[in-house]
Amino acid sequence: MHLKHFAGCMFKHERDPPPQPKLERSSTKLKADSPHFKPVTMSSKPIAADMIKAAPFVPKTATEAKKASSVDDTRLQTPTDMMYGTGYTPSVTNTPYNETNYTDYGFQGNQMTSDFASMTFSPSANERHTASTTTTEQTNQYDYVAPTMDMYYSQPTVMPPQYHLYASLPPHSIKLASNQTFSNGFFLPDEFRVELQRKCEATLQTFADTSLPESVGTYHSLVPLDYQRSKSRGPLGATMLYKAMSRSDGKAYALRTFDAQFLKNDQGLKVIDSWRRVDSSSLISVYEAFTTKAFGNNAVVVVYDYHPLLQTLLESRTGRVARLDSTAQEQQLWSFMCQIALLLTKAHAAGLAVRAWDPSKVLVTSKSRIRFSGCGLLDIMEPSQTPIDELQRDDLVQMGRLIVHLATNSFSLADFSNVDAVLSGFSLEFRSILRQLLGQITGIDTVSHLITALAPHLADSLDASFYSTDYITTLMTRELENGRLVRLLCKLGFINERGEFELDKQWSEGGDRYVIKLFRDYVFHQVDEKGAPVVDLAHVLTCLNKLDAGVDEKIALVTRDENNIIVISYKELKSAIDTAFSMLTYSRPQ
Ligand SMILES: Nc1ncnc2c1ncn2[C@@H]1O[C@H](COP(=O)(O)OP(=O)(O)OP(=O)(O)O)[C@@H](O)[C@H]1O
Repeated sequence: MHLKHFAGCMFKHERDPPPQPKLERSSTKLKADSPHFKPVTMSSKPIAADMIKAAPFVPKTATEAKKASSVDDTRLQTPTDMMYGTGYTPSVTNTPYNETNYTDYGFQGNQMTSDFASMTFSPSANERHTASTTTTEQTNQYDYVAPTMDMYYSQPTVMPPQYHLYASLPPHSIKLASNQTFSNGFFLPDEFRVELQRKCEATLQTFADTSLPESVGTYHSLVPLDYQRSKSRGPLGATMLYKAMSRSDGKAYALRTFDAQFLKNDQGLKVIDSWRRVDSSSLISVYEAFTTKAFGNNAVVVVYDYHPLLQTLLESRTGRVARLDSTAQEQQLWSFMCQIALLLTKAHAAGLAVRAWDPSKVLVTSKSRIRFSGCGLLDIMEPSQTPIDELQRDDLVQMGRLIVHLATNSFSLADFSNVDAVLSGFSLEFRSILRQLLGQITGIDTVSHLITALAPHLADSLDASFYSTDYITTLMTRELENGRLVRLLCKLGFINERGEFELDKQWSEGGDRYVIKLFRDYVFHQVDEKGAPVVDLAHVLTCLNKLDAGVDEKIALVTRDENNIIVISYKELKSAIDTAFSMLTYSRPQ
């Protein structure tokens, strides 16, 4: 019989909590004559059902009564929806835990608790629901679940993971009350999460190719990123690109290799030291360059940051791409120009020139974000005798050409003398800047001239970047709470059910740690009036948040033999858990 777990859930939603007794640490057992002692009546019927009758929900206001009387058929959904946030959990939620104060955590009690409350739809886990169900036959939604189904983890029998499991499902048009929310509102948006997961997966990808060296310097687990293994000489010579993991820091890097015969002199690799010091958000960072015989021949390796799943500018502009209208395209190109200007500012100030302007060496790392990936390569392979200020002026011309190519969506244009005619759909200002970059009219000779000319657009870019940061910060805040709860769960996992403490007095009835055990039952091991396990994510989140906040609210924990009830506040529980955990971390076997 499941009675032993019932009691925890029976008292948890009492609308008027009993007067708050001070927990006697020396004796956690309450005596039978204590005002807080509530004997559990053994009954042949499920106890929770008794409790529902004994303590029906009495609406206090007309709104509450109206809410309570509306039977919400959306509650009949599988718990899988609830766990993974794909479904909605609107239900009658008219008793927010407004006595709770979460101020320390940046959210106010009512708002937070009503959000959590809206996730609650377990009929037995929350007596508030019973008002609507006492008049109708209660339906146990968990009847819909195969008993062997693991709601928390799908069975990953195939790789890659099945991302469709995370997609939000229709219907999307459910109208929620202001105090309700979808459970997926607590987590990252699906597309964003899938994108990050795909990137993580690509970063960890391995490749079983025995022809590749096991390690190259401190890098191992090579995966070719360039699938044209037998390539003709590209714009920067015949180079090969690999993803590899570093033995020194465990991170992924991109290794570009080429035959050492292209290394013009021994000093060639030194230029990478200068590029390493260029710190620009528009640059794929360069780390080091070395020679190796790991590939059989004598090869040069230049190490860059690895950015998973990105496209080159060339790839992003060829094939079936959605064409932007000229206004949107111009806006995007202004943003590209600003990003390039930022790189040129840093590179030119360091006495370097970019030189690598081929669109296959410009990477699109996210929407409208570009980074240059070939910096330093030409300096090694084709060191130039041309004075640096000329090379830097040439950077501006190359920049103008790249933008014209992008604006015309063609990389074959060779004659730039008639930019005005070719770009007739673009603004006068845009065409004028391009002509200045190309040297057809005076105005932009150095990067500082460029920055001045771009000033209004740099301000737009800065604004857009602030908005984007705000958005990302908001998304992070959602996951922040989840990380906090995972740490709390880990703590509880470390503490509970430790074999070595089985005979320890502190863990037995009357011991300090006993309440932790009971709390675990209260949070996770409740059963409903039919004896079915209650798998209510909202209840778990609510309890854990209150525990983490250490609020003064009291709950009644019932011993497994159902002979005793311990009334204890979350604050006291938190302190008991902290003490138990610190005992674990400091106790070492003699
Ligand atoms: N730093 C990087 N991190 C992750 N992927 C990259 C990185 N640099 C390039 N790539 C990807 O690797 C692929 C090959 O790049 P690569 O520069 O070798 O192109 P390519 O056109 O073959 O050039 P080349 O002919 O000069 O070798 C591209 O699809 C690009 O998206």
